[in-house]
Amino acid sequence: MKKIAVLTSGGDSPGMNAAVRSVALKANYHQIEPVAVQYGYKGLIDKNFLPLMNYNLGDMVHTGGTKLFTSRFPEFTDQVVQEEAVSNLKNENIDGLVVIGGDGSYKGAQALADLGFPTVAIPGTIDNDVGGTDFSIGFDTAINTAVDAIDKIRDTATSHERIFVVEVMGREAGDLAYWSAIAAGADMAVIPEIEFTTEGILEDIDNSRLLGNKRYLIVLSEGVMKGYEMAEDLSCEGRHKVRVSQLGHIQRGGNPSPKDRVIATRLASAAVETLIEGQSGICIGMRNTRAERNKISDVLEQETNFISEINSKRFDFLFN
Ligand SMILES: Nc1ncnc2c1ncn2[C@@H]1O[C@H](COP(=O)(O)OP(=O)(O)OP(=O)(O)O)[C@@H](O)[C@H]1O
Ligand SMILES: O=P(O)(O)OC[C@H]1O[C@](O)(CO)[C@@H](O)[C@@H]1O
Ligand SMILES: [Mg+2]
Repeated sequence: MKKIAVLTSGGDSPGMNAAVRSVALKANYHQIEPVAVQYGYKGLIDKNFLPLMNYNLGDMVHTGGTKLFTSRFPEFTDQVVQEEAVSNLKNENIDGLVVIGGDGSYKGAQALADLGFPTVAIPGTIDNDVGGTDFSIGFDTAINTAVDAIDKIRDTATSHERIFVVEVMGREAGDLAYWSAIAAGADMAVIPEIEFTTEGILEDIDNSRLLGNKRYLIVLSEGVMKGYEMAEDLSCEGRHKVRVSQLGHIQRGGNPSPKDRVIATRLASAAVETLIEGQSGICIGMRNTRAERNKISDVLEQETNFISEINSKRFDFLFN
């Protein structure tokens, strides 16, 4: 193996740069030339290839966003486009590819592997909705950001004895909402994986008031509904005044937490080793503190850990 390329795809996540740096250093250590592909899968078609050793690798590990840029490139679902990508990779004499991204990016990686191009993926998304890993790169930083914001909202909510709906990201997955609700001591988490009723929340608000708690914090996952829609539903024609805060893209930015930096470094290093061993169609995840290899095709079929944990109802005592 003489040349390995790396790309970041889908939504950026804190720690992607740490992963890219680790690919570069690990490849270089094995006398393999690392290549950067800019703008995700789109860069494979636009031939955005650059020598990765030209990047300032010494100042990368702590930075947010992705220095390789990223894109959402729906055209990549087309096999003709995928074949063009493989042909462009081969013309650059690239022998293997590391993909850093979420569940959508994993599908792109699988497609390249199916076409016979050696491809390995690692999980980079704040959503934590990828199987085969306990945590995706960026999730820890995003929870920290969300909890920091919710703690601040709590101060003003308590001072004014208000009901707040805090809408957090996560697409169809409730991980970010649930983890941040637990960590911030919210009164309610509303996530796609658990059914809820407006009446149930209103009853809980009443019970909470009877217990002397006039402030009520709801952490709502974007996958359920919009924050302002929930506020409308809970207002009971003006009986409750409900404030809304949509945390939005603040959750995707910022310097990665040390945990995300370390996970990113380890997974990317393992991805290069996997390519060197001649394997393809593999994703590397973090399982019980160890880097674990799985087939991407298996992982795309699996439930994530979070869904199994939610189904075990272990946290029912916190939220109803
Ligand atoms: N079925 C598919 N086949 C081939 N490529 C795909 C497929 N689905 C997604 N992709 C590619 O992966 C890219 C990223 O996917 P997506 O936008 O779902 O983000 P993601 O990787 O899941 O990250 P995040 O959810 O954190 O934003 C898509 O824009 C597309 O280029
Ligand atoms: O980049 P966009 O289109 O704003 O995407 C937002 C989506 O991306 C994510 O931030 C994941 O990257 C989701 O949580 C969110 O639904
Ligand atoms: Mg995704």
